[in-house]
Amino acid sequence: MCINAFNTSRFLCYQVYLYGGQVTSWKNNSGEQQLFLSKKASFKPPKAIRGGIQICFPQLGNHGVVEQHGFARNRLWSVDESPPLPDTTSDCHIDLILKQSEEDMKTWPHSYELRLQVALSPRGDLILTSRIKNKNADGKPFQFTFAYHTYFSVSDISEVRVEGLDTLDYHDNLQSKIRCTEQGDAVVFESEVDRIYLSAPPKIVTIDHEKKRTFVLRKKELPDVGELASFFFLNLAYSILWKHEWLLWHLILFTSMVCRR
Ligand SMILES: O=P(O)(O)OC[C@H]1O[C@@H](O)[C@H](O)[C@@H](O)[C@@H]1O
Repeated sequence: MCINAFNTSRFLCYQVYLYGGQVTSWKNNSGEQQLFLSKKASFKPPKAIRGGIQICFPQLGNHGVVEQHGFARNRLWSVDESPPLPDTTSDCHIDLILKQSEEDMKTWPHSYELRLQVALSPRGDLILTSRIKNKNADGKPFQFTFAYHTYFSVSDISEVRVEGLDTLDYHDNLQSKIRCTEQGDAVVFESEVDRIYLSAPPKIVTIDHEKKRTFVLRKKELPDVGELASFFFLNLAYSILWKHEWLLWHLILFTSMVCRR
């Protein structure tokens, strides 16, 4: 099942699947699609939907005991009827929730409530806010990683540059995760790229020269950024969560037609 959100002009502005709690479509105010979704995407288990914005939880990649990028992207989320998230100024928002299942407890034995709010600002920004609460009855803390695994729709990858990551250290997944330092003033894609940049700034800009389009990504409480050729990008949080504690983090995506070279 998916939920379609329309803006006041009745344009479809975004679409969210309960499967994976995944945004699969986001259009700007001119009705242009901003996210990549594979034509071969499957919308049911066991595969995650290839495209849009995947939610990686409780683990990113294969650094842990559960499957690659965690199980949240392969689970059916529910509509959150009583969201405790702060009021948004958007009148176009959807609140979802994921809780532990008996099956998942076998590999990751923790009780939690993971909430996701997807909202659209009046000017068309897509705003994702997540909040997690430790509900372990025995009071044990748990450790997790989280990522918004975003697939942006771009033209030819050789026409794309990413700004905001210069001078940062990164782990190169194509070279056994060795630590390197970014030397260029922007990241460009001449061959395969698969990296995690550490302590990235809150604003990162992706410029698509061919489509004459700029994506601006703003993040809060998400320290690192992943960079991949071809269309994805992700934002990571790593944390240990203590009993009754909760964490909140945001991702704001803004797109414009201004193109700088
Ligand atoms: O095929 P998956 O599990 O969705 O992962 C896609 C990509 O996810 C990225 O986070 C990894 O760094 C890549 O190595 C991987 O190819």
